[in-house]
Amino acid sequence: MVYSVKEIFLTLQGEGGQAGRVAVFCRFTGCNLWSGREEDRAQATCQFCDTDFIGTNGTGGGRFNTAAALADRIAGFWPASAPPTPARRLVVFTGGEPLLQLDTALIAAMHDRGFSIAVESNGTVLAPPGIDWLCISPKAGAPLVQTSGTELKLVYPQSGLNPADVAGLDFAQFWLQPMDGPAQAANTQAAIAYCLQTPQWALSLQTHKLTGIP
Ligand SMILES: C[S@@+](CC[C@H](N)C(=O)[O-])C[C@H]1O[C@@H](n2cnc3c(N)ncnc32)[C@H](O)[C@@H]1O
Ligand SMILES: Nc1nc2[nH]cc(C(=O)O)c2c(=O)[nH]1
Ligand code: SF4
Ligand SMILES: [Mg+2]
Repeated sequence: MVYSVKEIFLTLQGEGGQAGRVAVFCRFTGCNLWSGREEDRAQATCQFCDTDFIGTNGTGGGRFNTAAALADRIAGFWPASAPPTPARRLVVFTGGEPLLQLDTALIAAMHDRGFSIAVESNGTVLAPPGIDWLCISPKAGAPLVQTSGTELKLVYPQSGLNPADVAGLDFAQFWLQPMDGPAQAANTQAAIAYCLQTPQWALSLQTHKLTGIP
């Protein structure tokens, strides 16, 4: 398996139930719901994406021929000064769509290096076994195949996909994340109003954008 990676960076998880945790982010190239090209956005299944996932030209990006090579590169981003801790190190695989590339060999290689594995996925691809924290963010108009996980994080609002449509799925946490874009402020108020009426749902803010970190 050749892994195609846009970028790798150390930051704080900004979203969902692990917000605030230090993590190495590995952003894979490519997605099955949008080409990533602005001229294709209006025709894409997923039209609100906030991310550049084209190519391998970001910090730490590249093509990796083996799981061990990619795992070594990811592990190299963990702060060297950190003593061995009881809490495991954390990697977040995202993209693009990470489940197009993440396989059991890479999962095993990260576990061997002392990492817990979190994944951010659109849920259109079945997850391999061994993921420690699975975040699924369903998209209107896309088939939802992976219907269980740790947290369900719905970008809100989406026409054609309401929170009630996915509220019965097998997740431990349910988050509404206001859609960033021109209507971000109104979307935030709408998400707050929905949570106040439907406390199964909690508000996920993209805290990295608020603080100006990657
Ligand atoms: C860029 S996606 C990559 C992972 C995967 N393809 C997915 O969609 O879950 C990472 C997270 O950002 C969310 N996201 C993307 N664009 C957003 C936007 N404009 N506003 C809020 N969240 C957004 C996604 O729903 C997902 O939870
Ligand atoms: N800090 C930070 N947290 C994040 N959580 C999910 C992200 C993503 O793009 O998948 C993301 C991201 O891009 N940055
Ligand atoms: S599914 Fe995820 S990566 Fe793909 S276009 Fe949508 S938000 Fe972006
Ligand atoms: Mg992001």
